[in-house]
Amino acid sequence: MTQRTIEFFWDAASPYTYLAATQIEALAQRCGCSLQWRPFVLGKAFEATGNRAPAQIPAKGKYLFKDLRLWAKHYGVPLFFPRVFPVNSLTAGRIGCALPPEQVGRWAQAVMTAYWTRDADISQAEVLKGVADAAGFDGAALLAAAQEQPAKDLLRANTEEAVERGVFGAPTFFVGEQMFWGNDRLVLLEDYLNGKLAA
Ligand SMILES: N[C@@H](CCC(=O)N[C@@H](CS)C(=O)NCC(=O)O)C(=O)O
Repeated sequence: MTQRTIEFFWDAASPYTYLAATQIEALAQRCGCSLQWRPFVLGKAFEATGNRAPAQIPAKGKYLFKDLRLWAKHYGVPLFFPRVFPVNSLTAGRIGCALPPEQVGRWAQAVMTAYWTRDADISQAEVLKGVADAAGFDGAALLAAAQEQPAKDLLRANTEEAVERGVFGAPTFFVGEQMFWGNDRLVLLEDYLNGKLAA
């Protein structure tokens, strides 16, 4: 039987994506799936679908802070709400697009951990360079590659593909054409992969 793949559309600016990123590797391993980390631009998906960030709705925004803290406690992972929020995560995404597929997850984890636990302003090139260097990449080379057309084109293509497939928010996962939106849907994703949701 061919191994199934979880496609993980991520944008480092999304706190629920950070939470999901702390869990997804273990989930994929438990289910015997491969994992494909696919950077995309959440803001563009919002624009394309007429959706908007939940924090823009005051009551939802207030609840969201509490919800995120509860999830972090539930998972036993750190979460620090960054001073710069929302943040421009375009270069972080382009770096993800400049890397070979098998290294994208390491970058995604590094950049989200820096932003969501250490208050690193990931809109800044020198901050990204430091995060990349600390994660064992060549930060200067990655920043240069992120400015090249192939990385820009891939991020745009990923975003367009995501929107075409129905993505309106983050984190979003696909197993084939089956889509799951939200960190809180990881349980459904796992049940689905374990064949528990068959009609
Ligand atoms: N309940 C979801 C919330 C996820 C969420 O609010 N994600 C934001 C980005 S951080 C989003 O895509 N919002 C779109 C929406 O609320 O429609 C979860 O647990 O992950």
